[in-house]
Amino acid sequence: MAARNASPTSTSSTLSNITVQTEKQADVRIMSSASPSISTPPTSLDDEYSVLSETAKAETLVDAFEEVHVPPTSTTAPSTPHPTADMPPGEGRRSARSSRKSVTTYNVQILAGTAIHTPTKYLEKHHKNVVHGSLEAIASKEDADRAKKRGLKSKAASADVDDPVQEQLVAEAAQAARRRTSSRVTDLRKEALRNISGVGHAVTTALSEGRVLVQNSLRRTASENILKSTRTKRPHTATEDGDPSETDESRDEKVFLKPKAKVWLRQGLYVGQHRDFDPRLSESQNRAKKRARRLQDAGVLPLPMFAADRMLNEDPHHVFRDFKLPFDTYNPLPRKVKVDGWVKLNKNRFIGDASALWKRDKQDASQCYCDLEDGCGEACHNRIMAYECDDSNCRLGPQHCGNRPFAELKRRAKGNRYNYGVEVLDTADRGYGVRAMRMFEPHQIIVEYAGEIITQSECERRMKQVYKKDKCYYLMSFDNKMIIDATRGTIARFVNHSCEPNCEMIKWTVGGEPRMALFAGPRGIMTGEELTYDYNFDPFSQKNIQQCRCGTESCRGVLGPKPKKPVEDKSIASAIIAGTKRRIHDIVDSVMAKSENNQPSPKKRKMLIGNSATMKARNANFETTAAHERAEREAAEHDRQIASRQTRALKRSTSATTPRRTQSKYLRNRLSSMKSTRITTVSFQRKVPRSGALKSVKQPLRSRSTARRTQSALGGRRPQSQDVPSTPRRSSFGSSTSSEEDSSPNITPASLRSASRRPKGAITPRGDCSGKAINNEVDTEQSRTTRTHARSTLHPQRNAYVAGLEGTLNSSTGSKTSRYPVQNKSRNTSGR
Ligand SMILES: C[S@@+](CC[C@H](N)C(=O)[O-])C[C@H]1O[C@@H](n2cnc3c(N)ncnc32)[C@H](O)[C@@H]1O
Repeated sequence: MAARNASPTSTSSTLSNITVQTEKQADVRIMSSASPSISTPPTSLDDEYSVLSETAKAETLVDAFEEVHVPPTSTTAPSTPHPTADMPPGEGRRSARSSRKSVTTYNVQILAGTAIHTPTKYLEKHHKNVVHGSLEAIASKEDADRAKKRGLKSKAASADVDDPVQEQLVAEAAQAARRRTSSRVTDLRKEALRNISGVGHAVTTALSEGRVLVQNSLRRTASENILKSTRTKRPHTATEDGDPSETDESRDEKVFLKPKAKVWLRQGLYVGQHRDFDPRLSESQNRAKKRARRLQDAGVLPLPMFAADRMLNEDPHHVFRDFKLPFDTYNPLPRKVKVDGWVKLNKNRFIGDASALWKRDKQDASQCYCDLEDGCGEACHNRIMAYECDDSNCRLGPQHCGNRPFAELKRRAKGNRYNYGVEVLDTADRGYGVRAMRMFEPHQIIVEYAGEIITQSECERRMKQVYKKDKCYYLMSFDNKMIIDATRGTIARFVNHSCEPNCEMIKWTVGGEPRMALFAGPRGIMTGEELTYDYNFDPFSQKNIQQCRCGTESCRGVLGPKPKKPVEDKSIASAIIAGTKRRIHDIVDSVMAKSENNQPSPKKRKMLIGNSATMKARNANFETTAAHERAEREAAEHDRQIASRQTRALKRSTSATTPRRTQSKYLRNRLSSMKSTRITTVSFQRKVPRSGALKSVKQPLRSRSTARRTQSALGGRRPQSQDVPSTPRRSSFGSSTSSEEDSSPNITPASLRSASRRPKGAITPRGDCSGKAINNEVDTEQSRTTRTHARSTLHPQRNAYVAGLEGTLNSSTGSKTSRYPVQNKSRNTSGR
């Protein structure tokens, strides 16, 4: 700006700023006749020209000088282009700015003394481009400066010039040329620099923006822990490297470029939880290494997840042991196994005559005297007697009473599958089974064994006709010499046998009615465990012995009690008879031998022979009869002994397992008056591979005796529809093959009433499918004893087996006391 303001072309300063020549310049001017020397305002054309001319005086001089003299040293300003005639006019001209920079300017007003005030813009500091002082001084000064920079070059150039005037002119010209060049080059350089810096700035901005973006994305993806850990390591990377100019961003960049490495915590909750695996070694080598070190670093207990890993992966000979995950950790998904031919029933249902024949004499009600503190625990009378508490026999409400297992089961059945807690399982070698889907407390009820309650004759009929091709039957002896056929029934029918069972099958009295249910054993049940109970199987014959595949340590090898000695084909009675025959032969032989040894006279001998033969025959006859009688007696005695042994065992177990404090006089009286029978699961194995298939078989008509009995009970009149028990009768069995639940009614009060009206001495059905009794009532004392410990009967033709379960069934002899349940082994063990 200052230069522009000082320009002669400027209207404001045209008159005031006049570029004048120095004396030496005037000389040069004279020589070149370029312009007159003036020290006053211009008065001639030349002066005017010199003032108004765009070309500065010095430049004119330089031009003139260059026209006259060839520049003595081209090295002075070799790079400076000198305007020549060859050059185009535009190029030859210098910009006014350049000229102004090179011309000494005087303020005329100041010189004339008319200047009143000197504006600051004319002060020296504002006139960077205005050269003050003589050209010579300026030139020498600048030359000295440049010489300093250029060194020898400028010195050599100046040394070539001898003439001082010429020297000065040359110096001035060189300086002017240099100034021109330098100013022009400087401009170009500046502009180029400006451009470059602009571009550079843009590039820098873009780069920094990109870098920020990349860093942000990396930060987002990188885990917080890694960032933290790497930052904690920063002192090692940046500050210690001694590069203070390194920014945080660049450090982060470096961090991300590094390969990721797992950082193990050295402090805190998870210390010591790493797997401690050296990837350079094999699994076995790692294990060996760990083994060697185990004793040293046993300081921290591992968390469960790592504990499981250790237990599974470490050397089984050293640390491996079986373990079970808790329920909340291991919760198996339900696996729906579809069972063909299984019709599900949730309640017992009377079939056919069963309802009419069911003895419903009023049972003595059990009463508990528990208080809130007891909560109907182990000492509850009802619990000990296997009676479920309800509002009629327990003072505590359902909230405080702990002896309502069937009510709990009902609640659970309304919940989800896990709440109910059992599912069908397909075992490898035992057909279907049942598995727990939840945990069960010791002695907690699991599932009810319910199905169709049938009479023994009906059972026989079904076995002969309906189930004759089936592999298994799901029959269990129940109360009143009835049988629960769970072919249509609850899932409990699938529970397999085990010699070390985890469950017990126990009969309870619920609301005055007997019900069978599977309870957890004293150990409780873990989720996923297969449920088993001891069938207490009595094969009765070798043919019916079935191999047990329970796989437990104490497995008896067969379903049922282990035979003491190999069971022979012959029955005990036939063995006794055979032995008797042998003895008779021996006797006859010995008699014959004696008579031969005596040797009487031939006549006598004849008589003797005749006598002895008669005697022998008589004796043999006698012996045979006696032997037969003895055999029968022995057989009867044998049976009696077995029966009494079982009775004693039962009583022993009862007295041993019942807590002394709970054996009140009342209980003892009742227990002594009870008679026990055995619950029998009858399951016949056939060659047909899959069990449970039902066939459509018509329900048999009522037997004549039953009809007659009913008629006599009704006073001779024919039974009317209202006299028939309300339990619905089905026209056929197994007609439906669907697995849907049967919703027909259970035992009803009406049916109970009608059954209880049954006359005394009514015929009790006997006989099983093979013509033998299963829990049958017989009239003789001996047979009653035998029945009390009824041995389940086999069905030899069908390769059948009978599972005898020690039960708590009431005796059905008709006496009042006999209706109380007996505490059996299972119940007393369970305490429920
Ligand atoms: C009442 S059923 C139990 C359910 C049967 N597994 C099923 O598939 O329907 C009894 C039959 O199961 C089989 N069983 C049960 N427990 C067994 C065991 N421990 N070993 C071998 N077979 C067994 C026998 O074939 C037996 O006849």
